[in-house]
Amino acid sequence: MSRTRIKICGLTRAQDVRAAVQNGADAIGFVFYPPSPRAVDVDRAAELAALLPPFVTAVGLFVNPAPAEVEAVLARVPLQLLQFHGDEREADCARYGLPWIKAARMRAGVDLLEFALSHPRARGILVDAFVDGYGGGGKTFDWSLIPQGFGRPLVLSGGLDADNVAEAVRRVRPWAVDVSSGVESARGIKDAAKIAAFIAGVRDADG
Ligand SMILES: O=C(O)c1ccccc1NCC(=O)[C@H](O)[C@H](O)COP(=O)(O)O
Repeated sequence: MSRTRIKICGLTRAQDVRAAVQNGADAIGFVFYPPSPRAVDVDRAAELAALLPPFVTAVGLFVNPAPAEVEAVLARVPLQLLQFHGDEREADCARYGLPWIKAARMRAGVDLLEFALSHPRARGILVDAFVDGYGGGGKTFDWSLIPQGFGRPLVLSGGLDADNVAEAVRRVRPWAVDVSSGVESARGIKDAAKIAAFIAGVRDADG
């Protein structure tokens, strides 16, 4: 059984990037959505992305960005993956020639699954609890609502933490898990011990 990949999202500080990398994170998410307390500007993202060693993926998160906004980020930040949380359409995303993950929408508590368009270049679908805001809500949802045979790598997200991630991995067997709130001491401030415990929980479930 291949190991579950791990994305730590919403990093804003160098020490948090180092903690995530040293504990074995496979991807680091940078939020380019100014209303988020986890948002970084291009300069800070460039500094943080420069800390990433080979084989750790830099992911850029956007919500209905203007094309020029994404292009300005890509000109300075070596992102390998784009993650969109708005209602972007294929044409909006195809322009960048980068694989991207389209965040799917799942309203916790209501069995409404709006799986986003499966663009041929989409490298996966991030299924996330969409309770309030655009993500980073720290809310779980009923994992049994996720359809079987999704046909595309699934990134499980939404309210994960060190206490529930092993169960989530064992039940869903996603390609990857994605966490933000669950490894924080405050929004945008990651906690190295929580990162370590979260990653240990994933490894425990992987066996
Ligand atoms: O995290 C944010 O603040 C955010 C803002 C705007 C768009 C997306 C955002 N996060 C999306 C993520 O990929 C989060 O990691 C995901 O929603 C899980 O968040 P959490 O439930 O806090 O672990």
